[in-house]
Amino acid sequence: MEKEVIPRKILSGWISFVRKCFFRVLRVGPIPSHIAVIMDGNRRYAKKKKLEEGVGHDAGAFALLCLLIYCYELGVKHLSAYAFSIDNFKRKPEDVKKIMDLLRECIPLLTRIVKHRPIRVHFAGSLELLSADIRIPAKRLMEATADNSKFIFTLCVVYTSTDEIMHVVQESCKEKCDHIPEIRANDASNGLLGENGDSHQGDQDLIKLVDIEKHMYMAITPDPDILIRTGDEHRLSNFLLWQTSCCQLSSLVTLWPEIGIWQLVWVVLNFQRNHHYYGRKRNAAVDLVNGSYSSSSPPSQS
Ligand SMILES: CC(C)=CCC/C(C)=C/CC/C(C)=C/COP(=O)(O)OP(=O)(O)O
Repeated sequence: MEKEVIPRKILSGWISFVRKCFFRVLRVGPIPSHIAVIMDGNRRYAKKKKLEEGVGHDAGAFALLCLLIYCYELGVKHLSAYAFSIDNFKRKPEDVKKIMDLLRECIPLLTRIVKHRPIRVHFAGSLELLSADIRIPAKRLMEATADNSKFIFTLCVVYTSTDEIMHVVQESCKEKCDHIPEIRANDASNGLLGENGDSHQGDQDLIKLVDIEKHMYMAITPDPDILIRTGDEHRLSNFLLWQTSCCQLSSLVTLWPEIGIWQLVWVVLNFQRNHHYYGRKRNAAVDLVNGSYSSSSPPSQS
C-alpha cells in the first residue's frame, strides 16, 4: 500500500470540495448510521488488471481507507469491515500472510487518519489468534482512540458470527455462574425458591438479551442499516448474522477495489428510498423483544 497517497489523493483539491458539496445534498435525506462491508473481489480485480494476486488486496485496503473517509464526511457514524474471517486461515499461507501484512501496515496509517479526526478504531474478533506484532499495536490504537465518539471504525479480524455467539454464551455463563449464590440468596429472601432449593423463576431468566448483547464483539456499535457485499456475491459468509436481521443487503457487481463514491451514493439512495420500510421492521423487532405483542395478536408477517 502506498503510504503517502492515501490521505493526499482524496483529501485535498477540488475533488474533495465537489464530493463534500455532493454529500451535503445527500444529507437532505436520512443518512444510515452504520454501514458494514464484505470486501469481495480483490483477487479477481488483480486478475482482471493482470497484476499479482496480492496487489488486489493492496488496492482493496486502499479502497477501504477511502471509504472510511467518505463515510466520515457523509455523516455516517459507524463503518464495519470484514477484513479476515477465521475460515480464511484455511487459505494458502501466502494469502494469509498478505492480509496479516496489510493489517500490520494499516495500523500506522489509521493512526495518521485519526490524528485529525475523532474516529474510534475498534478491532473485533478473536484477537488472541493474531500474532503479537499485530495484536499489541492494534490494542494500543483501540485504547488511544477509545474516547472518540463521533465515528467508530470496526475492523472485524479473525471473526465469524459463530465464534462471536460462542464467545457471548461462554462469557455470559461465566459471569452468571459467579453470581448464582447471590441470585439464589435474593430469590430465597423473596420466597422464590422451591422445596428442593431450585429457583422458580430465576433460572429460566438467568441470561437475558442485555447480557448477550453486552458480550458481543460488536457491542459498541448499533446494528448495521446497510450491508454491502461486492464481487457479485449474495451470501453473508458468517458475518454479523446476529446484527443484520433488519438491514438492507446491497450486493454489488463491482469488485471491492473498484468501490468508490458512486457505489456509496447508490446504496445510500436505495436506503433513503426504503427507509420507512426498514424503520417499521426495526420497530416491530424492538416491540417483539420488549414483549409488547400479546399472544392473541401475533405480529403480522410481511
Ligand atoms: C486495512 C485492511 C487490513 C484491509 C483488508 C484488506 C482486504 C481487502 C481484505 C479482504 C479479505 C478477503 C478475504 C476478501 C475475500 O475475497 P478475495 O479478496 O480473496 O477475492 P476474490 O473474491 O476475488 O476471490
